[in-house]
Amino acid sequence: MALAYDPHFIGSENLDDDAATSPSPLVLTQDELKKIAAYKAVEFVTSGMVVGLGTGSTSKHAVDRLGELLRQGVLTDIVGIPTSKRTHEQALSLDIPLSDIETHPVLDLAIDGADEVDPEMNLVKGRGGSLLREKMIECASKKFVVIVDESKLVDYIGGSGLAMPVEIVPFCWKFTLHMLQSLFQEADCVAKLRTSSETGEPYVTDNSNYIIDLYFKKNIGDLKAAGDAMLRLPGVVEHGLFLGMATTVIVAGKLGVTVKNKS
Ligand SMILES: O=C(CO)[C@H](O)[C@H](O)COP(=O)(O)O
Repeated sequence: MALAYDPHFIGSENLDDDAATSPSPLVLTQDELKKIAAYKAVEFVTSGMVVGLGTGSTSKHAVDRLGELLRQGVLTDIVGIPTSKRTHEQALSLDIPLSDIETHPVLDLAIDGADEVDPEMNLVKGRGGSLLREKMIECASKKFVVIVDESKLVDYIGGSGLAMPVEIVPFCWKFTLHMLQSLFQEADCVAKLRTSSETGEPYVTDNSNYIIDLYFKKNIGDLKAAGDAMLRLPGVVEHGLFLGMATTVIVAGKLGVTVKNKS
């Protein structure tokens, strides 16, 4: 049951252990949790900032909110740097002034979702297909605020059993797929080319590349070594491990919102 909520709520006092017998409006959908995290992140934005605009269903809420605050005049002089064509289109429709990292090589803040977040604030990103532009823009940001609902929290990277995306060049993609799978054979990795669910054709990124999704049955261990090894493979453009990049992680869950800052 999806019920009304206050996106500004932070804390846990709206918990109800007895929700089955109580009319309390406390059961939030995953999308509502995403929205709560996104709204909280936009509170970090102040007028005059250059802001990286993430991609995905959680980031979409943050971009909507930014557009709303600009329209209301609560925020002024914002420049948005979109991390995908999709976000570019959304921001344009909201009249958010846009630029790029050639014009603004240093961003004040970037806000984006993630697919996995481990206890050290390492991330998996790219299930939405935008990992390369996201990494370029978020590396250029003084602060990188990650927004997730609690389903994205994992004990270790790869722990969700879902995909760890790697962007590769289309040329001889099967070669790169086999190299990636071999690299992680000790983690019982299965590598799959991402395809469009509509056409069955390879999914093509904003940079005209393909994506290989890696599925691990075991822990991949040293994340830095894993990332470096992937980047050494010819054909690999970028991987979805975002290590040590997040400065803040905002998690919305049924117990409320937590804001964790890099120590
Ligand atoms: O990395 C991403 C896109 O490339 C997204 O941020 C990530 O997939 C999370 O998406 P969502 O907010 O829809 O769960």
